[in-house]
Amino acid sequence: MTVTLTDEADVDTRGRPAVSVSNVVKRFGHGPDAVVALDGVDLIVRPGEFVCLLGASGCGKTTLLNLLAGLDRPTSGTVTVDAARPAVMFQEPALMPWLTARRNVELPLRLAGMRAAERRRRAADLLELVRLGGQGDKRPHELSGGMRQRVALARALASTGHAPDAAARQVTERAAASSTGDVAGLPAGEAAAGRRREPADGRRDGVARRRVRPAAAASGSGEADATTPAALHPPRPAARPSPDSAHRLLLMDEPFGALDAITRDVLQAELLRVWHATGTSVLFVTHDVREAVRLAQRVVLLSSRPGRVVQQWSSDGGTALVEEITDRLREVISSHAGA
Ligand SMILES: Nc1ncnc2c1ncn2[C@@H]1O[C@H](COP(=O)(O)OP(=O)(O)OP(=O)(O)O)[C@@H](O)[C@H]1O
Repeated sequence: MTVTLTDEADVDTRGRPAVSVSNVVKRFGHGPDAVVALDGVDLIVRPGEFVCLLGASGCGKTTLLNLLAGLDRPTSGTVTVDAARPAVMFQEPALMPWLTARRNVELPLRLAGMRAAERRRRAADLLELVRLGGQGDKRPHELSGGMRQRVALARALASTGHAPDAAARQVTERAAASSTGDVAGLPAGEAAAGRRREPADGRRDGVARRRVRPAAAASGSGEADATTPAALHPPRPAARPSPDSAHRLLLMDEPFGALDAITRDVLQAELLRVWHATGTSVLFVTHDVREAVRLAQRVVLLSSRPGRVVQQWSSDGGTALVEEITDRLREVISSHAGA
């Protein structure tokens, strides 16, 4: 079943969004040479939700991710992130070559001031979670490209403050023991039921809610024609989070783009398993429609530059949806080419 999300009245208001982007405009430079990368973007990611942001090259996907990561500021509009420390993962794993895999994962924990014994334990758990339990003492050059991205994923989870809890470990262990289903690790009964996690309704102590204000006064140029994020009726099973995972956010910018097709396929499955085990909110940027449909609960399509949300779909992972979105993407690209 494919559900196209277009109606503001459907917005699920339960729980505070993990990400809220409202009428965001991002312009680089000034005057006639200015590049308008984003023009009136509205987007919501709910706690524990997996959203893929899809669009043609240059439509502003990375720009939007940078705003969410706090690496840049919008020209106008509002960006609100309900996470203590959003973690960002890029196409390149960007590991420290002189550190072992374990020490790379420990790095954000060390920077956060965690004691040595505790960070060693957490790093070991996280490496186990990404199935690199026996590889912690290897340096990046001793690992394959896919393994390096797994280390980068473990490090990203560490920097969100994630520590696999008992429930997450159980799911991971079940995943290791079972190879059935599209989403390994979810008990078959739960996967079949497509059970949906209720959004968190409370705020965890110490969790910052970052609201990014524009660098300059609002220009008023952002047209409010974006499709407003709407209700999610996922036919796909939702994540099984630990109690405070609602405040963890992973921002992923084409993390598997540089990998070969087979490794990419394996890592997509691994990412779904880890998402199910941790319940972390994920915003994943890609230009690959198949990847978006496979991974996401919701696929959000941006127009060609300047980027704005043109359509959203609840994803069932099916090929019919791949075709529907590909057709729409073609339309979007050709309408831009003719503009
Ligand atoms: N710092 C900058 N200064 C000037 N222009 C920029 C800057 N960063 C991005 N842009 C421009 O903004 C537009 C959007 O860029 P962005 O990298 O966000 O696109 P993208 O959708 O991520 O592209 P791709 O899929 O190819 O990575 C592009 O036209 C780009 O040239």
